[in-house]
Amino acid sequence: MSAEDSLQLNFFVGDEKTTKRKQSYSKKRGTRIKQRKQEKTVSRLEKDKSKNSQSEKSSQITEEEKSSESYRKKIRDDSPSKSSAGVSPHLKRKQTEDSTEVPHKKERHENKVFISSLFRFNPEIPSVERSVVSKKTEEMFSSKDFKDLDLHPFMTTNLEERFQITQMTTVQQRAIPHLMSGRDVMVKSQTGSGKTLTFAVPVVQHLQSLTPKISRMDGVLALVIVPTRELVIQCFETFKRLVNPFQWVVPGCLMGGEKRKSEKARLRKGMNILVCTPGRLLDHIRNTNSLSLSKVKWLVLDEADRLLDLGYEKDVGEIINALDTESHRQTVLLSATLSEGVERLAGMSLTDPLRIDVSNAEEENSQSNSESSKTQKNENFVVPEKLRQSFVITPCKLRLMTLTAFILLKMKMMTSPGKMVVFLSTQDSVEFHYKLMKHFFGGEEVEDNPNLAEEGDVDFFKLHGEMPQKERTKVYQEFSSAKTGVLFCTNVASRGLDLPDVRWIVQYTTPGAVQDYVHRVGRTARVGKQGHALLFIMPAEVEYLKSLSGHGISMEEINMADILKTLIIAVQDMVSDSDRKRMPPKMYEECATYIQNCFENFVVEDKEMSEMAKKAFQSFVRAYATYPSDLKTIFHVRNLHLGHLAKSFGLREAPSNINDKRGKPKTFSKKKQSRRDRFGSEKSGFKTPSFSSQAISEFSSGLSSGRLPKKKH
Ligand SMILES: Nc1ncnc2c1ncn2[C@@H]1O[C@H](COP(=O)(O)OP(=O)(O)OP(=O)(O)O)[C@@H](O)[C@H]1O
Repeated sequence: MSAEDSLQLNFFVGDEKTTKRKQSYSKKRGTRIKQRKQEKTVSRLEKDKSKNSQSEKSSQITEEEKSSESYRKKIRDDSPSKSSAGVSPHLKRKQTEDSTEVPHKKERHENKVFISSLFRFNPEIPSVERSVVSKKTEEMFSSKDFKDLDLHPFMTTNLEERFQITQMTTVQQRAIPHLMSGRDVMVKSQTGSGKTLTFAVPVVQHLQSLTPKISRMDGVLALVIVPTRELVIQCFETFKRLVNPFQWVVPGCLMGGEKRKSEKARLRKGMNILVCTPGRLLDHIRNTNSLSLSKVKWLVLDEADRLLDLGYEKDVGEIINALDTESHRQTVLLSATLSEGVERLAGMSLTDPLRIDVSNAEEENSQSNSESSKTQKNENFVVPEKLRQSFVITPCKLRLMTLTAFILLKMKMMTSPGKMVVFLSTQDSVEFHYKLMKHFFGGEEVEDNPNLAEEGDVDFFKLHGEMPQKERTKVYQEFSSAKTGVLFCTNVASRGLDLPDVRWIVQYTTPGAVQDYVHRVGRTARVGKQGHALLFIMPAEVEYLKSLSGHGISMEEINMADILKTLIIAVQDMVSDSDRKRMPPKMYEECATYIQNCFENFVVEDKEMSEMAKKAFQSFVRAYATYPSDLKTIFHVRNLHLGHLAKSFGLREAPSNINDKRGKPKTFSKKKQSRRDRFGSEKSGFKTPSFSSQAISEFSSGLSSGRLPKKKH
């Protein structure tokens, strides 16, 4: 844990560093009053500290903090919910059967609508025992340098100068010599271990060495197929840098969302290394005469299992059939997770392949009968050694507040905040959370001049498959080069993306397949760097943790209350003057309620936001219904409390009202309403699309308009 991370919770107790930070935080807004209020809040909290009980749960934020006196003080200070002792008198008066009950909002704030308490009627947070996990590990770096390979000297100099790379990673050391000797290889190696250079270096080494020298008019000699457009860009960029000393080798790319006409023109000019998504390539194979694949000497299928997940198996088969079977061709399949389907793909496209699994010391021929050559159901996956994984159990109603608190904790209350990627289940959900967070914490937009952005504001980004390609590329590039910020995204960013210096991966919705979990968390802790991951789960979903630990994934629990306490500081920025004059919220339950109200007011008052929230809610439910059948017992729509879920989208109406076109709330008997809350209404429009249609639209190609049919890229 960095020193900076350990700052986070000390923030509440008023040590010297904390006080300074709080002061500057407030100054940024130019609100001296707020600062005084904060100081008051802290001192009030300090007065109460000895009376409160200590939080029982461990918190991963926190090993260091737990050992520090200030942390222990904080836990005591900020845990009024555990006991009525220490609760300030005005709250004590209000407490009834539920010690976490907060005063009626009408008394404290100026809300016109009654809003049920965030902290009442939530399912209990189950205690989760830490299971013993047998972890698989992989050594990241080898003892060999690129210089030890028989590469062109310009290649090694280029790697040193442009990539700042001399030493090979283990996967590179094990696979590159075989690839240079002409073998077909299947490679399995952890995320962020340098698989791109594992195939790119031998491809460029080979093409630059051909005599007579190749020219762009020789056409496509190496074909690299990847599942998403961002990966096309990333891989193409790597090739561009790699061929720099060998200008006669020309890389190019094709991907959905780009203009076909300009792609055709580029194909006519000729390119030797072609990086593409399968759908768009197939489109050109069918419709572009100038594209010839008859000379292809290298076929690379990166993220091979993903290519199959997306239903591309038939497309990839068609592409392989379009290649000339007579000429010798080398094929490489790579992924951090190789599924059973990949074996089929291997059978289709590889000749006498070598299987390299970096977690196994031995290389194997694919025909080997050994157990490790078969994909096992309970296979242990390897995650980066320096990745610290954690989970937080959050009742549905409190999800939005916990996410908000976590973002603010990591982005506003750190001296150097770093970058965070938040995975959500649907595009609508990305749109909603992006707009909401930007509105409250993103500050004013200052066109083309980020330097004018107010200090303390958070930079938010969004990425999903329905965005226009231009915007997708812009966001990908901006977030890549940003020093700090939060990217809200769907699974479209889960595979292969090498976004520098991402410190936190937050999975706000569980990914389903464990493979997806592994790829998502793999966007951090790359090439031996430190990284953190946080998984949100609801109380009814805790069984999922067993499923993860069954695959060798070990996690620590972060206490939700510890995260929510961030709001005590954050709320200072949000309270209106009138609320400040009365009594500012000062315990985390109050603060969460206050901020939730602010969000709900915004959703109610802003028509566009209101629509977005409804769409996000509906799409969440639809996506929830598409978990694979083996996880249905854990993630079943009927386990969702739709009323609580609505709150997590800032909606006050019961979900049964959401699709009421007349906009008038429908009223139902209590019993009926509760049933509708749990099961939804048949008329509510929560139709369950198939898993594949969800996934495909996420990775849409942009070739067709509107919602995309199957398999286009
Ligand atoms: N030998 C090396 N030494 C240091 N950095 C390296 C080395 N090889 C590659 N890298 C860098 O490591 C980062 C991750 O590489 P890459 O994206 O190829 O990983 P990957 O194994 O394909 O990950 P994923 O499975 O997530 O797609 C890149 O920034 C790359 O430049």
